[in-house]
Amino acid sequence: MGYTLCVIGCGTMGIAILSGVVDVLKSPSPFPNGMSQSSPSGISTPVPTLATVPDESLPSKFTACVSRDDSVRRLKRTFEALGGLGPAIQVIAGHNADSAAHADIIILCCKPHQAEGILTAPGMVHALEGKLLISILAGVTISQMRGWVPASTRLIRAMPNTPCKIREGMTVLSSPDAELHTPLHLLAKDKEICTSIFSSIGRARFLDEKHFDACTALSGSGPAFACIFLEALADGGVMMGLPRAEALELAAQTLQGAARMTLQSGAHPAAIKDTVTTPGGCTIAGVLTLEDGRVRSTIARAIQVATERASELGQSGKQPTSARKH
Ligand SMILES: NC(=O)C1=CN([C@@H]2O[C@H](COP(=O)(O)OP(=O)(O)OC[C@H]3O[C@@H](n4cnc5c(N)ncnc54)[C@H](OP(=O)(O)O)[C@@H]3O)[C@@H](O)[C@H]2O)C=CC1
Ligand SMILES: O=C(O)[C@@H]1CCC=N1
Repeated sequence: MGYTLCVIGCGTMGIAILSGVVDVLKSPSPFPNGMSQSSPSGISTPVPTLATVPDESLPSKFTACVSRDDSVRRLKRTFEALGGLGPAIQVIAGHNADSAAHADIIILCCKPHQAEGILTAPGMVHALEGKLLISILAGVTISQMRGWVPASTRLIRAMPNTPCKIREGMTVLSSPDAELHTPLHLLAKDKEICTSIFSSIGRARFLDEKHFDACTALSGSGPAFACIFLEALADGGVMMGLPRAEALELAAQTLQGAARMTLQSGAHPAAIKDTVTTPGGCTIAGVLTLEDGRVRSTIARAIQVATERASELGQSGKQPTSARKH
């Protein structure tokens, strides 16, 4: 049968999530890129393959809400190009409450500072009564949202990342046990639905909400950090005479391979590094240069600083200048 999913604030992340889910519905192979995805040992809970995700646990109708007509035109083109159910996604500007009222589940994907205004707009209380609302907003806590939605609205927080678009996402989910407003049987059902949606477009796991800012920095922001490393690897290759396109291919496939080895074998990254570093060879020469540049602490500190910043998002008085104008 399926149900209707409404994305409020369908920008980069809304598109990534919808594109991933539409792709799953179009070609339900658990390995969309022809790559194996065997369960890791000790690193993460096994990812349910689609064989374990019943069809009815995924939405079959979609609404994408934005604020500008320009965005409607752009999104329609984007979704048409997806094929499958993509062209059937309804794209609407300026009608959040109506769209939410006609949906079964709502995913809030607007900017953190817009959440209160959008959730408390006229008509929203009625639209959200008894519904599951999933928020992917950085920094906005479940307890903050609890103050903006009706008591009957069930809340789950999610922190996905952009690779959801190609079904290689990492999503952390949280639903505090202390959510007094949600009866236990509904909470279990909501968790199942969230797991189905987000594990169909990558990996998904529940973690306590106290870890959310760190998850936001590590896996939410992580694709940007990884791409800086990827670009730097390619630049090094270009410096040594490789053509740019080939250098990028080598860098991307090498990062993907190393990451997959870590996930699939459960081996410590240092052990994988050690198998590459031939005594007296070129790898250890490069490794020592990275260590001289304090690359490890620089990367780890980036996660620390991004975590601290994530905790400020959606908190009044801590907005970026552009957000304060609205
Ligand atoms: N980008 C990322 O990698 C990640 C982002 N997040 C979180 O996801 C959220 C969205 O980020 P991102 O997708 O990058 O942001 P975008 O700016 O790409 O998307 C925001 C969307 O909200 C829409 N919007 C603005 N105002 C309204 C309104 N009043 N009603 C309905 N829609 C509206 C915009 O439409 P229009 O252009 O028409 O105004 C736009 O499509 C943020 O809270 C962020 O913290 C979480 C994980 C990763
Ligand atoms: O940079 C940000 O604030 C958002 C949250 C995680 C990724 N992008």
